[in-house]
Amino acid sequence: MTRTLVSGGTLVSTTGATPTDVLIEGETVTALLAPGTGEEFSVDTRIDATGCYVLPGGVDVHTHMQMPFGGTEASDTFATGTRAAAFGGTTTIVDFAVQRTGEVVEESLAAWHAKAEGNCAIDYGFHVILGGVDEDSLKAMDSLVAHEGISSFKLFMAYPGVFHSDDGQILRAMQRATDNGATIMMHAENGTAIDVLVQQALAAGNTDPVFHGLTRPAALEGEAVNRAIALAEVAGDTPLYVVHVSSSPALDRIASARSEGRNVFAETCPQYLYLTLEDHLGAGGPGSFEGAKYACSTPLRSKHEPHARDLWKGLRTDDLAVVSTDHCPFCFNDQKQLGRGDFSRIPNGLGLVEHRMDLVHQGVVDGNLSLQRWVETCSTTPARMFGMYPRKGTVAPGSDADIVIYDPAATTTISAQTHHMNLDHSAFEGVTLQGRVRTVLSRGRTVVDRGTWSGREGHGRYVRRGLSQYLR
Ligand SMILES: NC(=O)NCCC(=O)O
Ligand SMILES: [Zn+2]
Ligand SMILES: [Zn+2]
Repeated sequence: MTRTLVSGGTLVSTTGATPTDVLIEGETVTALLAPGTGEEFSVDTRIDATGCYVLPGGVDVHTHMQMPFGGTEASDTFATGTRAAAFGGTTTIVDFAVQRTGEVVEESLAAWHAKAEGNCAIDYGFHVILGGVDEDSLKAMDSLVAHEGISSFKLFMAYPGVFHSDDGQILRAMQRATDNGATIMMHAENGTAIDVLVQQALAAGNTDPVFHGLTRPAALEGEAVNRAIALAEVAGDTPLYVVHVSSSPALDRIASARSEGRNVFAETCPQYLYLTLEDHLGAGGPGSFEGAKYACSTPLRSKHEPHARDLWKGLRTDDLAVVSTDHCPFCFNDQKQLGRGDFSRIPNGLGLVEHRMDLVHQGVVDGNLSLQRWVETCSTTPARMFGMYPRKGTVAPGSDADIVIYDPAATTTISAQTHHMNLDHSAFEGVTLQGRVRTVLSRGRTVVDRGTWSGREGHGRYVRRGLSQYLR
């Protein structure tokens, strides 16, 4: 079994930052050692982490590799997307297997396994999107939890006619989850009301990308979050995890439920912390299509309201427990063009799987978040929330040796010319961030070192997940 020693670095965890050497045997961390004491061990490889942070590999629990959506398919495959993730310091993703109405859940899951197996550069798990809640899919939930390592199911209050579930369906799925222990992930936007606003905007000739955001007001995110929380309460305090929270009204309702001790959890994504409706979705002004690059749902919010400030605060207080990316990339030169002349046809999604660790680290540099919270929101809590801890989300004896060596003194400049995602543009083009991923280990194997790839397609293994380890 090969032995690797990571020495000279500062181990960052949820509890602090301490100079520590890390001993790895094979795929597993076997010891944390006082600085310098690791030199006594005979090892095959020594990695000098002097001046760097050593942290558990990032865990991104919201990605959509090659997902069919909006008349096309997300442009990253499991091969390209997981490689890009690794370049950015993420060593585990949890993607979504999609059951569409009428499909057999187990068959949908098998189809997603077939897409991923043998192609991933890092470890991966699946949630299941339930596009059709009926007797069969409800039964399938039980067997997926018990036998397939799937412990979370995503439902949509948005996208009528595509993924939308009505309140009765949501309640039934939540009741089932209360019984089998699963977490319900919720895309919380009032889709039927949004559809009315969309039709009205188009009828008035308002077709630019900015209307994607203007027809999805924050109040309709807040309303849907409120309804989801009420339904989860009625269903018996089902663990509820609200995805891609983008606005203050949504966060307020989450915070209020949490203050009552409810099993309500939430994530936000980097785009909502940095990008805005006016400057990005509205880029180029009237008549411009540039903003299509930034069309995602929930949408970017107005810079004239304190959404981003509130989201950072939510991350500090744990009302937002996780930062994920909702990585769902579509190329501008062809895929996003589907919505030219009709914003409602722009494929929804941004490609960010490569930049989450750096973008949240910038929040540490800017004083918005502590170093420990960076690791907690990007690695430890997502691993716990979705039943992968302590195998993932920590550097400790017995855990998988998924490790990032991060240089806080270096910088990263984001560009489509240099990123590794299969995407012809970047939402953060030209932005320079403080901090840089130097070396990434996935289960003990160095996959990235100083920008050079040494990983392998198929190295990534399926992670069978347990129930949430983050309940209140
Ligand atoms: N979020 C988004 O715009 N695209 C991906 C699908 C989803 O998460 O709703
Ligand atoms: Zn969603
Ligand atoms: Zn998503």
